[in-house]
Amino acid sequence: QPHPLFALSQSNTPKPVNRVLGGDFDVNPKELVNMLPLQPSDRKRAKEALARDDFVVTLDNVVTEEHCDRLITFAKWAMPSTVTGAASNEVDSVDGAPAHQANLPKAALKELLGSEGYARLLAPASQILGVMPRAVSAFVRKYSTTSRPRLPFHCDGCDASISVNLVDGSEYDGGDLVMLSDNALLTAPRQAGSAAAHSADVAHAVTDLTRGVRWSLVVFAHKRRNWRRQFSVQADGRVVDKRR
Ligand SMILES: O=C(O)CCC(=O)C(=O)O
Ligand SMILES: [Fe+2]
Repeated sequence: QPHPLFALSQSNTPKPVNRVLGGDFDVNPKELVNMLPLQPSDRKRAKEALARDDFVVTLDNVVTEEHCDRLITFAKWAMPSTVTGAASNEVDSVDGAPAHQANLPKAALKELLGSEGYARLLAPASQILGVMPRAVSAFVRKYSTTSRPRLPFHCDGCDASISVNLVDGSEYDGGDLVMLSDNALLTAPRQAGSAAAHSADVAHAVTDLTRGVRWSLVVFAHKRRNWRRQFSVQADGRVVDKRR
């Protein structure tokens, strides 16, 4: 069984949104964006991003199969606990449930992919941003029925995000990366090594995974080099790192 916080998050999600996260994509995207549990500022971003036709780029063969396997091997080593998803007790800022992710320093990612592979990975983000990102952070994330089965809809706190599917879609059911843009609910390609890059404003989610394991490489790209110093003070006094 996954961590009880996932059931809590699901019970706090509006029914029509749970239907989409359950894999039923027959929904009016304009109605969906209004039902998502988002902060007002993020809903505004998400609505504007829904109308844009230049905020999502999908590509096949961005990462080789060999590199996909090496990224999964790294993450398995870095993520020994199947309960919390990590040696650490890191929780995800989207739903407060265990993150099930292994952070990968930029230098290690570059080393692993080679400079050509790294440039191929970053290219769609540059296309969306119109400039080369000046700061990048990355992690490998695990989805399974017993670890993290879904990631609810959210906007990211960076400028553009890239998600690479590390496992072929035939090996798992559900677990689709869905994105609200181009006036539609778009789904990312499912081939191993394929990628979807999107503006951080695009509301996106990973739908319930019901069989197998999906690993993804997630890259947050920032226009500003000093993005880490962008903290925000919440209404309740908490200081949050605006990674998302
Ligand atoms: O795992 C994915 O493909 C997407 C993850 C994501 O949206 C995030 O971590 O912010
Ligand atoms: Fe995200």
